[in-house]
Amino acid sequence: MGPEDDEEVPLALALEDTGPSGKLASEQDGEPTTVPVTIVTGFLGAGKTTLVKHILTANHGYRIAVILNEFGEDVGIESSFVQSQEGLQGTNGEWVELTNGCMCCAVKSDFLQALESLLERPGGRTFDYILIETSGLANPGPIATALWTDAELESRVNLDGVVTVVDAVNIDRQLHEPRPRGAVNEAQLQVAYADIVLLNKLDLVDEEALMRSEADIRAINSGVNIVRTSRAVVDLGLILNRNGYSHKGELVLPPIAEADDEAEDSGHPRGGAGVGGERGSTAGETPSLRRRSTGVSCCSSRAHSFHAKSGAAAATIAAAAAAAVAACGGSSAAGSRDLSPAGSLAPVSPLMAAATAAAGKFSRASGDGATASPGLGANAPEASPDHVHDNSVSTISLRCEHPVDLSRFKSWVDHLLWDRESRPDEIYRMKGLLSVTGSDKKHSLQAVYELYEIMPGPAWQAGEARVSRVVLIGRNLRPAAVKQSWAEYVDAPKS
Ligand SMILES: Nc1nc2c(ncn2[C@@H]2O[C@H](COP(=O)(O)OP(=O)(O)OP(=O)(O)O)[C@@H](O)[C@H]2O)c(=O)[nH]1
Repeated sequence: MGPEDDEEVPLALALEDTGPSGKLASEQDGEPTTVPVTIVTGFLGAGKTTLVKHILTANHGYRIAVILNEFGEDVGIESSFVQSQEGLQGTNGEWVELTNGCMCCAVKSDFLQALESLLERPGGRTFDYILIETSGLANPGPIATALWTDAELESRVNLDGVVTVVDAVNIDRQLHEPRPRGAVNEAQLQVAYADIVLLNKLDLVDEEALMRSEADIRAINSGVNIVRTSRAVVDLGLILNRNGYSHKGELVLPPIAEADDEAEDSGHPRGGAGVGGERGSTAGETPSLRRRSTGVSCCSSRAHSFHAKSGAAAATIAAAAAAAVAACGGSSAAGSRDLSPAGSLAPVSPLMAAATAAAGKFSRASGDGATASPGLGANAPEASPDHVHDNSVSTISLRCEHPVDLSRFKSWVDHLLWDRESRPDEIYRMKGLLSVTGSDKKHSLQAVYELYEIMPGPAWQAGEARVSRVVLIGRNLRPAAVKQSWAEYVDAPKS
């Protein structure tokens, strides 16, 4: 960001050349240059930031801008740490951070504005590729759709692909977790919308678990390319500049299209990947037969609406995505593994939005009776009942103004994550930036479910406020109890 213009959206790294082929796809076609956008999504802690770091430090030649949407109040904790890490200085610059929680619920107001400012940067573009890292609780559908259909944007950007990072350790519980009535299961949607899935954390699971995860993923998105990764290290040729949503490309619609209207009628999608055994149509049918011309809104009425170009296809594809989600979530009693085998849906790429709405219908049909409310969507004042997050998911932010004792801090984390007994809360994710007694280095806390690590990082800069900050994200969190334990273990007055 130039100091002269506070309104400018900051950029990420500045590299010298064009992409691996020397040209971006649109340039190769002799068209006006549009900027490819890759959406990096995945559930909390799956490894999205790890992937972004891998991309930013790789030798690909792109000049990349990153739009980052962290969940809730954890904004800034990770990015401030990441950006000062070794290997990233001087390359990643500043990232565009969206600060109002859920990107998918604020498509128009924040995300598109950030993108527009980025594109309208005075002095011209200093990047030729955009990465969007969604929050771990985002539905990527509205974001993908906005990029595909927004009249303002479409001539300047092209959705290149949706990369979903999956946590091989935790994907089972994430996909099968029962949700309150009406609430979407973000992990399912993230898999449903993927063009490529990185099955990450290979180092932490055995072959059998990996194969189970792959079957679960394929039960949702049968045609998706799954690449196994550790630390999200992947051949970037598989995920960048794929031109997967080219306007000129033939849109391949999934055969599930026939289920669309029935799904609407019955209030929930049918013909999922084998659960219940009914399919709306058979492979090989001409999917375009069932195209409709309805516009579909996403989570907010303020969000874009579909334009004629792709709305019909989107609605059809959405039904397939929702049906695919139903294939997994339809048997969503915790621990259930009643998933159908691969191959029950045709490749669902390019996926479009509106799965959200259809999946919402599915969720209402299969939910456990709790009342839905905007929940995380509270950041989206106009959230539609067709797209609500699970409002039992929340964040707790904690802060300590003096350096923390590392061993007491670890005891606190042990207590929170491991002394579970019959506690009703479930902690999905913890992130922290710590000032530790006796150390000049920033320490980071990363926890994903029960696993955690605390790592020393770069030194605190002169004049930097050495405040420790920790954010918890989880379900049924008990703020009073957590704050009390924080006070006892970490922020206790010095004796
Ligand atoms: N063992 C292991 N740890 C990993 C791997 N990939 C990422 N991690 C760790 O998992 C934790 C979460 O990784 P992130 O990249 O921050 O995950 P994220 O998806 O960006 O998390 P959110 O932004 O909170 O949703 C960090 O501690 C990473 O170092 C992996 O392949 N193996």
